Amino acid sequence: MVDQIRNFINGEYVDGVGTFDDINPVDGSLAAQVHTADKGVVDRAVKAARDALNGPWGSMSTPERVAILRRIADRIEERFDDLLAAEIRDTGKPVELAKTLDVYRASANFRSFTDTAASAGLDAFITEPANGSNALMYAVRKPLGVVGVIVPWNLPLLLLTWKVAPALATGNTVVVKPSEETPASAALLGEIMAEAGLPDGVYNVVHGYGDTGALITTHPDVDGVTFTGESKTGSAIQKAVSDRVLPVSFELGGKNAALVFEDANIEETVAGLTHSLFTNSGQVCLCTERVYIQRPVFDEVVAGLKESAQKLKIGTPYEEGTQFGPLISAKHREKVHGYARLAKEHGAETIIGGEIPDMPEELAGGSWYTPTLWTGLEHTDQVMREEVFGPVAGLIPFDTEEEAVRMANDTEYGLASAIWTTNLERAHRVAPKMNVGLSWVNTWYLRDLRAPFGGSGLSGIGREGGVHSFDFYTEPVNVAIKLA
Ligand SMILES: NC(=O)C1=CN([C@@H]2O[C@H](COP(=O)(O)OP(=O)(O)OC[C@H]3O[C@@H](n4cnc5c(N)ncnc54)[C@H](O)[C@@H]3O)[C@@H](O)[C@H]2O)C=CC1
Ligand SMILES: O=C(O)/C=C/C=C(\O)C(=O)O
Repeated sequence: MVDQIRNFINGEYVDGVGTFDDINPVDGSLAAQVHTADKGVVDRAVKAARDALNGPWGSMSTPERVAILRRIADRIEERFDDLLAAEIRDTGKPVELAKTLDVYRASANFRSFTDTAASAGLDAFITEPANGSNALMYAVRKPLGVVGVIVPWNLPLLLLTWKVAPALATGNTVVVKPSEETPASAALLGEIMAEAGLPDGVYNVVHGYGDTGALITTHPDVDGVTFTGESKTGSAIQKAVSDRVLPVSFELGGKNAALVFEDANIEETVAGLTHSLFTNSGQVCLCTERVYIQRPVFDEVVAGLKESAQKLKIGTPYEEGTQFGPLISAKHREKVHGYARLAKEHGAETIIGGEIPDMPEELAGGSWYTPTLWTGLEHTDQVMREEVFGPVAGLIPFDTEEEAVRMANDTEYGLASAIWTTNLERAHRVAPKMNVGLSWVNTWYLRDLRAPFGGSGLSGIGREGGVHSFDFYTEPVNVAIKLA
């Protein structure tokens, strides 16, 4: 009997209209059948969210809400292994990665935003106009309302909780649509929310493809949309909400650059780059896909990267020492491989990879791909400009700091960059020049959940993290009281 993954509405699992297949990317086997939400199901989810907002959840005090959210974090930790299994079956990622990144972050997200909500103050002013009167002004934050949460497949539980935790911490209710590729952890979270005592209707999940997502973004009773995924989808969502002028928060794609200066510690740089190029098989919006290397150390860095990429252990999630899993789907592998074909046509030299690896027969149906590095591409080449979202990167030499900064910033995206140098002055000079939301120096993906996270241009709208998330999930009401 194949597992059934149902929609979660008003505290209950609910059938959809027909099902679609959830495929395990490790071997192409059927992981589960997923119940599709049509308009009727989405309407029920939005109504449940609205009723919960108008009901007990909406009238709860912050300490009461905080207590429930802390129990959710506890319960996520108690059900860690179940969430881990769900996440791995949907994504095929290595167990160590899923443990230390995905599932770890689910409870960490709840803890961090709960702490922020518990300690948040108010913006307040004593206003003293020239006529000698004075007034007290303070801004209270009201929840946005029913929030549509639409998330992708690369870090399913991490990205979902990164949005749901601050939404709930600020008193909203949510209708979540996980990716059609990775519905399991979002569905299981419904059970966990109920076990933690979250009132029915606060957390709702509907399953389906983009058309189900569009039913949320065009729903007349949704008050805002938060989305992580491809830039083109962000653009479609922006159009969908434009008539109602809904607030949106978007974390979109990237074509992230790394700059390696001749004074970098090469061993540490190669290790750091290996991490930034190949984590989650390159399927993180923050992953590096363009590496600019100062000419005197170009050959050494390329050789170092080739060696470390060769050493990455490709394997199944639970196999001892696996560092590199499959891509999410055969369709996505076709997209990534298409860029490898294009790179070759455009004259690239393939340093390593660019191919579908030979895997044992039982894994031949999986979406495996090799870590891939190219040299010889022009900085302006299509492959160096478009987000591939796979374990691939182009390596390009540069001569001067100005040239490196210019090339790194010559992109429509603006998400993340990493500078590798031992020159502190240079680090301070170059880091703020990067046109990105996240500018790392001698590291990559170093996170503090209170810090602003997000990008500009095609990489997104707004910042999330700590109180920055609260700016999206709340509407301030400025109260002005004349005192004298
Ligand atoms: N963070 C990022 O930068 C990500 C980028 N990608 C890139 O996007 C490509 C496509 O992957 P997808 O999973 O299809 O990403 P996507 O952006 O199409 O999908 C993300 C989520 O949005 C939903 N969605 C799609 N169209 C929608 C619409 N019109 N209205 C509302 N919701 C909609 C999807 O069902 C999914 O839940 C990948 O090949 C990859 O290159 C994928 C995932 C994350
Ligand atoms: O919040 C994080 O740590 C990671 C975010 C990653 C994405 O937004 C992405 O890969 O899409």
